Amino acid sequence: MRLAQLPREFVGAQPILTTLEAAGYEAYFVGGSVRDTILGKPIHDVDIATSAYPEEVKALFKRTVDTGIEHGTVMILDHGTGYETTTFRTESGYQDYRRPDKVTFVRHLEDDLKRRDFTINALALRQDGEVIDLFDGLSDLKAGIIRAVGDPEARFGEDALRMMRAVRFASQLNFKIEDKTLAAIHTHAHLLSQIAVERIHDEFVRMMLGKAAYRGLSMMIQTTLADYCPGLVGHTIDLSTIATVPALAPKDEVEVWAMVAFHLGLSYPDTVEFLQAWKTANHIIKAANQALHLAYAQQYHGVTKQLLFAMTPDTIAAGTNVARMSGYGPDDPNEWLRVYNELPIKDSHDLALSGADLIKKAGLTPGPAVGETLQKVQNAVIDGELNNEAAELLKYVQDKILAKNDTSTKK
Ligand SMILES: Nc1ccn([C@@H]2O[C@H](COP(=O)(O)OP(=O)(O)OP(=O)(O)O)[C@@H](O)[C@H]2O)c(=O)n1
Repeated sequence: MRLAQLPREFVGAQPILTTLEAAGYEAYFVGGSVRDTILGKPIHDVDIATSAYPEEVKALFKRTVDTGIEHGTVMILDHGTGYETTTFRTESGYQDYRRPDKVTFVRHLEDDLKRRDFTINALALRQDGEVIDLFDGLSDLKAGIIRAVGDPEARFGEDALRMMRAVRFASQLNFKIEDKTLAAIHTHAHLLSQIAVERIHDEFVRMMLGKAAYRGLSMMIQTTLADYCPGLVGHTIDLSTIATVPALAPKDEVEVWAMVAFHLGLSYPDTVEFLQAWKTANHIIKAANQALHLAYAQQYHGVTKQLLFAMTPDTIAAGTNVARMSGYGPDDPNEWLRVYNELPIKDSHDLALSGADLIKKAGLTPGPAVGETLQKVQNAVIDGELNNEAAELLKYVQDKILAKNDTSTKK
């Protein structure tokens, strides 16, 4: 197969391949960007593989950075862009199921491609557009199949994270995992417990953001990967509740985690602990917790203006989506955002009455009563019972709150 046109990102890197080839070496585009180009998807990182050894690469280019020279990777800087260029290599060792102990540089493309995880990731692209397809990756791409290169047992034994990559690609691309590859995941699932949770985190989130997240999750359960996944240990994902979800389509990481916590039925403190165990960033934990709060409120007791006031538009959107994905309203996806936008105040500082006003103008003694009174006023404003105007608020405090307190004290 020959591509009629290369994406712009590859065109920008062509001079590097030309220089390597002119010096007598082979050079190709490899990895995910080749796969994604053939699928017609946008590409992110351009990876180059070459028969030149790292020192030979460095001798050919003026500006290089040793980004991973022990693994054969040198970054070549060209017109302000860095291109990772890696020498063809074989890998061996893998004592910890994740990183090869030994990398050997080789001169043949085939040796480099056959160490790769899946056939769809083992394609190489020549700069003239010709796709080198030594493991039938093109037919698997066309048929929508994730198939290990060579012996699946060996591929997963080398790097256990590849099992999560398989379910992630299956979900992202809406592909099926070929039978032998799936069976090998089942056999090797226990090795996932050896992998650092941070690395699994990224694959899991990307899987959940994929087109076929429900299938990815089912495959994790079916192959027992979920049982050995460090972040999920001790939790049981009930697929029967998720199966009722009309369209499992979280749109970002916050929604992914809020949805997972919702389906696991986690309380707020448990959610924080759960997400910390996954090494999730603190700002994501905070936002996911808010979104979860909203989804639970919808499920159990209804969403109040007070609750919306405590949130941001982003977390309201996320909470709405999580609740809707789980079969709980609102029917109109913009309903809660609209209610939020119509709130008379968005922040405590917007209140037309301050603690100092209460002390100076309403005669309150400094202390907890000031905060409690302000809270009551704020709630009344949020609920639309009072206009946010200083005189009206002060009158309300004097007539309704202080007068009531007086009567209750007198009783
Ligand atoms: N555990 C891994 C990780 C990567 N690779 C190989 O290295 C390439 C680049 O890996 P990476 O950039 O991590 O992933 P991509 O396949 O490029 O996918 P994406 O861009 O979606 O992350 C892969 O295509 C694959 O050939 C592998 O064999 N085994």
